[in-house]
Amino acid sequence: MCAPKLRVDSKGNKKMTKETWGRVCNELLKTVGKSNYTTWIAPLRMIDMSEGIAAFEAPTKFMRDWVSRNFGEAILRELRNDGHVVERIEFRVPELRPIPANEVSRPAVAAPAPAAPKARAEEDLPGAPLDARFTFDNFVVGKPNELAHAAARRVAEGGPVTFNPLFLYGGVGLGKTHLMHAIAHELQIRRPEARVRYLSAEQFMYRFVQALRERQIMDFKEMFRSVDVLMVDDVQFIAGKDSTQEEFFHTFNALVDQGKQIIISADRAPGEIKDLEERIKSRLQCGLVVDLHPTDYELRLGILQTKTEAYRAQYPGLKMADGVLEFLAHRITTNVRVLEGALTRLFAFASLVGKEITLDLAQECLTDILRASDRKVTIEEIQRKVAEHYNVRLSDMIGPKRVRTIARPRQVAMYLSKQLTTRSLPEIGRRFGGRDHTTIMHGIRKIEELMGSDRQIAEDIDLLRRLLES
Ligand SMILES: Nc1ncnc2c1ncn2[C@@H]1O[C@H](COP(=O)(O)OP(=O)(O)OP(=O)(O)O)[C@@H](O)[C@H]1O
Repeated sequence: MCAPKLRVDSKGNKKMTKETWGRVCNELLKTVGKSNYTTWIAPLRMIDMSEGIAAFEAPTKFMRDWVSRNFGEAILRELRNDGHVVERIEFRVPELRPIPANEVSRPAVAAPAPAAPKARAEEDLPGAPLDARFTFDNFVVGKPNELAHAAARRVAEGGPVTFNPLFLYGGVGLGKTHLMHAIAHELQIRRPEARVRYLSAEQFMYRFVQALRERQIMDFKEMFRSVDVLMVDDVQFIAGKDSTQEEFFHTFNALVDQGKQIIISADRAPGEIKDLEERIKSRLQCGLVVDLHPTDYELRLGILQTKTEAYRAQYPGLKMADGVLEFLAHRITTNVRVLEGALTRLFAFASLVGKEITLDLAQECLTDILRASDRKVTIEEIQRKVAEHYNVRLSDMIGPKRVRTIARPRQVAMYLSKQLTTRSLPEIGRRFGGRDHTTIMHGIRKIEELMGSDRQIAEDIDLLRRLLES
């Protein structure tokens, strides 16, 4: 509300009354437009006008800076037009209420974080704490994640913003959070002055709702619009939550307009997030969208080897027989979190019973994990899921039709049958209507080739694989 307190001007200049300020506000409404007026001018309070200085109070620092930069001239002009002698305008802010630390819930990390390097974000703008273990040094790179890793590295260099946002997506436990924290850690070293804020979409919503409830929405806006790098994890969470989406959209736009870097993660590609507004989907697709593919054997083994090195230091003297890591990498294919959990348990168990880690010990200690990972996908299941996904008849999977709309899904199913089952090519051929193994081979090669050039196919395969393995 534009509520002037002034009644008298010490130099005998024209008095500022409620009416005259009202007139100035009316003029401003015409020149800056309704939306700008409501957002930026109406919350100002005129607190003083003397010695040619008009002083206003803005609810937050962010508003103060914004109004001063964008509307200062207009306000000055309208005050003068109304006959006031004003040399300059000052904008002030009242003391901001500090935000209680308990407003921030901890992110789901596997273990309590040991003292993380302190983010500027945590000092100035309480964000979620970073996990000190999630650094680039601790991130094992393999084919399935090399692109995501390279993109994260690029953003972490802190140079000019080249792609905005960076959108990382992939299935559960494949390293999205790890990469985001790694970016934050790296930025703290390279750009210590940068305000980096990491939080989950759930925390974003929580803070937004709380700000609404406590009528602190301007503080909320200021906090989120004054960062240099904003990272929002698991953005799929805000799908279907209308007002949070709305606020997220405006925050996103405001930051992009200011040339600030945004990094987002989700469990699927932007276009596949159900109940997410179209305008948000399209914004999220504007930058670089990269996926973390399910791990392959080499990556799993690499991760196990790296983590084993760390455990060796923790459990000196504990021996491990050859072949144990290979066995685990082969059998536990679900996700990295499960793989890590298996290794942790194995070391703890072996040290407790004072035995060498052998294959037998691993099988005994990890029975449940191994059984859960043992779920076998059948060719029939694959055919059914693929048919559903592409909206073709199940019978067409094994039938003779050669039109592309049917042949392509069939080849996708062949490819997945080879990837997700232990069946041989002739066996797969038999399940696909008695086709020859060379036809199956051709189908698999075709899909492998397309995955490199056709993003849609690569995304379809990724999604189907996840559906089938879950
Ligand atoms: N390439 C990797 N190298 C080393 N550790 C990894 C790698 N990928 C994942 N991890 C580890 O696996 C665990 C799960 O990773 P993270 O929490 O980043 O997964 P996420 O993709 O964010 O999963 P969610 O979808 O559940 O949020 C973490 O402990 C992380 O350090």
